[in-house]
Amino acid sequence: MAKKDLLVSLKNVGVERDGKWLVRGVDFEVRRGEIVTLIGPNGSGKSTSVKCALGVIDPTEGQVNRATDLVVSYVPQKFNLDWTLPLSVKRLMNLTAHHSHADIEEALEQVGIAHLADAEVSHLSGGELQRAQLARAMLRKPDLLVLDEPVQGVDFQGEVALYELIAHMRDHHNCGVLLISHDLHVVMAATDTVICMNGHVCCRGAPKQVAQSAEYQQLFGVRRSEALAIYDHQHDHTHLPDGRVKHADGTICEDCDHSHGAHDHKEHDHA
Ligand SMILES: Nc1ncnc2c1ncn2[C@@H]1O[C@H](COP(=O)(O)OP(=O)(O)OP(=O)(O)O)[C@@H](O)[C@H]1O
Repeated sequence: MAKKDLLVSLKNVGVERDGKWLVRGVDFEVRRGEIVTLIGPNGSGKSTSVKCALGVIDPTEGQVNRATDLVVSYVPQKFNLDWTLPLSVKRLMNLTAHHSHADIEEALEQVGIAHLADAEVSHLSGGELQRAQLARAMLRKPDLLVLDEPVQGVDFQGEVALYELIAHMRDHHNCGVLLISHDLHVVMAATDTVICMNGHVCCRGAPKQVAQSAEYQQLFGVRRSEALAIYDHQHDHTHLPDGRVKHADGTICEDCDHSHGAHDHKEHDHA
């Protein structure tokens, strides 16, 4: 796999635990310069798929390929920190690796919190903390940046700004980005591919430019609406009440995949 091109790919990946498939039939890839977003409800297998992509867990079936010497920065969903310990933003940057003062300054500058270098991490707002984590992730100069729910604890405006920032990081560092979000409605316009999960890959596609609806533009402003995209959530199949699946071409099968009869959908529903 050429490092400059394909960073990671999953082919028909499945993870089984205690006789139950947590995810199955997961296929996606992330290339340098590309932003791929996994969306889906809680428990739909987004984190499990990302763990496979990163090699944290081995898939029970299927294949995962990573570029040689791939440098990954992972920003987790939860930031476990002892909030009683004094820790400045600057020190947070050097918590697990040593970076020069100049590099730290530049990283904080890039995420717009250079003025908070000496601030206590426990005093940061949700958005500022996300930016600090992003700065810390970028200091590793990753080929692949992985962000789990990057907008948690951030208000809508902050969310838009954070997505814009992630796209900027992608452009500036020419890395690939893998995002996890449970939000089905708001994904950034810069996302190249949205993978919608529900125990398997339901559907995928490029997010459309935000709906040109007057209400939306009124609510978020034209600039905001330009920065956002609504993923047009069209499934290519419908789950019938009796458990069978009707495909877009009208054929009715026992499962979602025309060509893949072994897929078991009893573990989840598509409501
Ligand atoms: N090691 C494990 N053993 C058994 N079940 C697990 C294990 N890890 C995850 N699961 C289950 O697998 C399912 C998928 O979990 P996963 O964390 O991948 O979902 P997710 O889409 O990332 O969810 P969320 O949006 O809530 O973070 C869940 O039902 C979870 O309880």
